[in-house]
Amino acid sequence: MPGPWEKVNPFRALTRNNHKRPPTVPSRNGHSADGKPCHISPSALSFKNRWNIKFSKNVKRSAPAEKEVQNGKDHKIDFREEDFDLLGDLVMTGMLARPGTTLQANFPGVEVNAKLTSKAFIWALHCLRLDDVVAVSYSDGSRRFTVHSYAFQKTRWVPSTFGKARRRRTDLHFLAPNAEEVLRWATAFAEQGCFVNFSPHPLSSSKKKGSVASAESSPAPAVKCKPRPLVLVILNPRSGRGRARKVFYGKAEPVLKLAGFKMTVVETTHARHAQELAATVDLSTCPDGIICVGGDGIINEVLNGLLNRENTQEAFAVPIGIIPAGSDNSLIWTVMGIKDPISAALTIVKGSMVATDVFALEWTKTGAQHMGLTIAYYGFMSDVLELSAKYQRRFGPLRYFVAGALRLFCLKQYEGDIHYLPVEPPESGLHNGKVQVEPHLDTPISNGGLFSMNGEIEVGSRTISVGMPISDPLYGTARLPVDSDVYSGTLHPLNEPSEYVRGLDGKTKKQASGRVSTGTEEALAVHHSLPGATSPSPRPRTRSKSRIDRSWSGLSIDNDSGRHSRASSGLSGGGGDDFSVSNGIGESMENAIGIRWSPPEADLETKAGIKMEVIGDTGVKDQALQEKWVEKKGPFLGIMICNHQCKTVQCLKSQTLAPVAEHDDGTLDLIIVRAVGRMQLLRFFVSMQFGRHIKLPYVEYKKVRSVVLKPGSNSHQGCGVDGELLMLDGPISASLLPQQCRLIGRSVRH
Ligand SMILES: Nc1ncnc2c1ncn2[C@@H]1O[C@H](COP(=O)(O)OP(=O)(O)OP(=O)(O)O)[C@@H](O)[C@H]1O
Repeated sequence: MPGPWEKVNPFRALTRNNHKRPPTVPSRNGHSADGKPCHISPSALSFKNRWNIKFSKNVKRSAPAEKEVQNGKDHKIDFREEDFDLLGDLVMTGMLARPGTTLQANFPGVEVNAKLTSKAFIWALHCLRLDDVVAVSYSDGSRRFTVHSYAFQKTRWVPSTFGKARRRRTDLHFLAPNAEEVLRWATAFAEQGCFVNFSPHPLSSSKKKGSVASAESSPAPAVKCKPRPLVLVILNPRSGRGRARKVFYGKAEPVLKLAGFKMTVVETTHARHAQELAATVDLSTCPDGIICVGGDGIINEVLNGLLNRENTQEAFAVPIGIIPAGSDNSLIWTVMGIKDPISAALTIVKGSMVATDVFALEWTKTGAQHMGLTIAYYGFMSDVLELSAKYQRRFGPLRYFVAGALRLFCLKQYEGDIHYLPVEPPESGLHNGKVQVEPHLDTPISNGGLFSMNGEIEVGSRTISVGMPISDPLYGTARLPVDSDVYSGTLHPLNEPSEYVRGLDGKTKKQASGRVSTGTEEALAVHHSLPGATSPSPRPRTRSKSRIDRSWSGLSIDNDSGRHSRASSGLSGGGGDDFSVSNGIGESMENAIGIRWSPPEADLETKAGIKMEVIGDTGVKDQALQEKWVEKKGPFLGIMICNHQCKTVQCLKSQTLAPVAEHDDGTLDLIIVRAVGRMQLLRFFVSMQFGRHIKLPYVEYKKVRSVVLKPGSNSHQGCGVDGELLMLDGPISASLLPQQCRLIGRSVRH
């Protein structure tokens, strides 16, 4: 998706007549050089240390700029917003020339001033975001180096109104004054996380051809960059009408190779092959992750394979990369806003992580579990999924529409009961954000090393900043009352709303209350135990609510540090410095402010007065908990349990199935469609394109902790999980796992 940089600095260097076209640098009157209004604030161009941007004489100027030049003045843009940090910090400057094309190979080009910042590479009036730079190549002893990038570009011959910007590879060659300068540039790029390809000098290798050239004799690269990531690629050749191979080998693989990835590619030969692979592969051969090429189904198989391993802790630490090549690719589209394979490969290359909730379906009769990342559904949609399998080859991504139309034609109703544990509005404000400590807490906060500082702690009116701010307006302020025995691990959430939450406007408050629950409720959450895990997770699942993407790069790691962080964080599922909502009060607090929490699990349960045992209808014996469960009786048309917004690539951009869901908010979103006629069902799907379906009178939308579904004996027994059809045999329950899994990449929306 083109970011602001494309608007400010369209990739002029790539056009042959770039000298004729001025960049869209905003003038003082807020218009670009060609007179069109600028889409970006002029201040966006400023560095922290304030730059003056001057137009050279042969550049076409906007009217006021031209006047000033006629008066003998240079047109200066002086931006004084010191805080604006679009270009990041200056890393290196120097003079570089752009060598001529192959026709004028000997023409050295004109030297221009070039700058590398923490966010962009700028030369003359051109700018390239570092997010688009994959690697830099240089040869030993040569003055030349090449920047390999995949920036968005429009097709030149298509009018801009129609053409869509696509990522295309561009190799930009530069000549530095000498070889040492090339080394400096390469080192600077490596420090900014770009991979550096080094090749020995061509002449030195040709000289050695005749002689006995040993590997040791070839010069070692002088630039140290991140190590080559080792990954396993699982490719489903059947995905998306069989286009996965073309997508991977044609688009994603070149990007990954350029970034130095060492890949073992395995193509699946049958359904569930990916699951078998993920369950049996030696994880030390792919420490940097498993990349799935296909649709949501293949990711689901890999996830289930990993989580069925003996050592689930180790399995959770393996990040999953996604190259979208399936029919739908709802997970990567919703969570990261990416739908093209090159952007997906780029985000994998950059190596950030997104922590995502994982839900588990458990078959009450057998105790079998199946994990999912996107959606579980029963009713009309699972019936459509079953039928659509017949049309995969013939219709590809359209098979769901064909099967949907057929099922609509002979519409059925689905009998059954559903029980769910709703998420209630927060009372205590014991949520992510600042932690308030009453003024007379005079024990030094850091004393005893009980706080590993990750946020802000408020002591009365004073706010002590303790490292990374984790406050979130939607989640308000957590309160740590004085009588809370932090040190022994006992917390009593206050029942009044926090200052932070009270200060919010009504709409935000509403949103906040819809998304989170009280600390007490956290303790009520029902958890599935993982196969292989002896007790509920020793570490809480982390909670990040896009704040991973939005506010700090706590999970951003390069491949080097990624390995390290995995080793150290173990099961934390993507950053132990995050927030937990599902493992009980103590654990929530632990993650919110990094308190080292050590009471035994049983202690927490007693404090909350909860002892959970799996029995009966709702699966829970405790009386207090039983009372909170809500029961709905069928018939229904559909029941959908969503882990995120569930956007669909095939539909409109505004389409969302669960509009207020977040992939990491520690809750599930339940949608129940009551038994209605064809027209109402059609209305549901049409309204869904605009996210308005939840307002329909026959639709119920709830944020829930757990769901138990009992299908009617004569009803359809299929259930869909992330596009996989599973058979029900009696009741099933759904709830979130205590840990989150990690997806490689980051949201492009932030
Ligand atoms: N070689 C294979 N032959 C037949 N089926 C396969 C093979 N490999 C994987 N499968 C099955 O294909 C199913 C669909 O895969 P996938 O989800 O990747 O593609 P898709 O259905 O086109 O995409 P989406 O799920 O996004 O709609 C998976 O459930 C998997 O079990």
